[in-house]
Amino acid sequence: MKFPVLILNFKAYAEAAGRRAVEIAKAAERVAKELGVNIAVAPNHLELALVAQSVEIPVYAQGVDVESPGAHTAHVALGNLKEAGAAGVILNHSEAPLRLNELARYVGRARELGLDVVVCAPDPTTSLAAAALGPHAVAVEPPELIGTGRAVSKYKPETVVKTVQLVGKHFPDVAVITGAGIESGEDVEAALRLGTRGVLLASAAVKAKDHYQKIMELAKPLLK
Ligand SMILES: O=C[C@H](O)COP(=O)(O)O
Repeated sequence: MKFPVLILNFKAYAEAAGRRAVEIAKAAERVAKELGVNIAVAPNHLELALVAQSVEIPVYAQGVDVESPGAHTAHVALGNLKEAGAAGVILNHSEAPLRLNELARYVGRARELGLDVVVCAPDPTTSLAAAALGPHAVAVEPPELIGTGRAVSKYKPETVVKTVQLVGKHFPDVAVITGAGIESGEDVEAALRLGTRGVLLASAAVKAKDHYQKIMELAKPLLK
């Protein structure tokens, strides 16, 4: 997994459904190529394979429900992600939380499969516990700021700094990224200044009128 990174999570937003997921991913790819920065996209499961066939930047799954492929109707199996073209997986997002024993197993299996692994956590101590499981990155995201436009890097900088310190001290190989409410290039810049190695964001990019312009603004701070 490469850093610094901007990860764009499409969630289940209507603005990123169907062909629109491909359009946003292509805008992200254009920015990544023009600036030479790392941008990954996380479309909904419904569009993951289509997006993965359409762009060369890394495509991540937003999560999984079960570990092994098999008789799991309406579930997404971790073991099938590579077949669908995923390069990575986001686990334990606050909107798709996992039990600790499941999370531990999924992190291990995803790494065996060669996937990039990002584990989300709501606060510094949970981030430390998540880092102990051995992902490539932990994403600290205070749930109350998600989707609010109130950036974690401005409204809860102490959460970010504490996470960077704790994880950096005990698990220096695990990168800390952050997200929640990040809306502007300035917010991304602030997150990087706090010591993170990237940002996980959704609504600002997905709901933008001009995806290319917005993603360009959000990605430019990665150059500094
Ligand atoms: O996965 C993304 C995070 O939940 C942040 O979402 P947001 O950028 O809409 O606040």
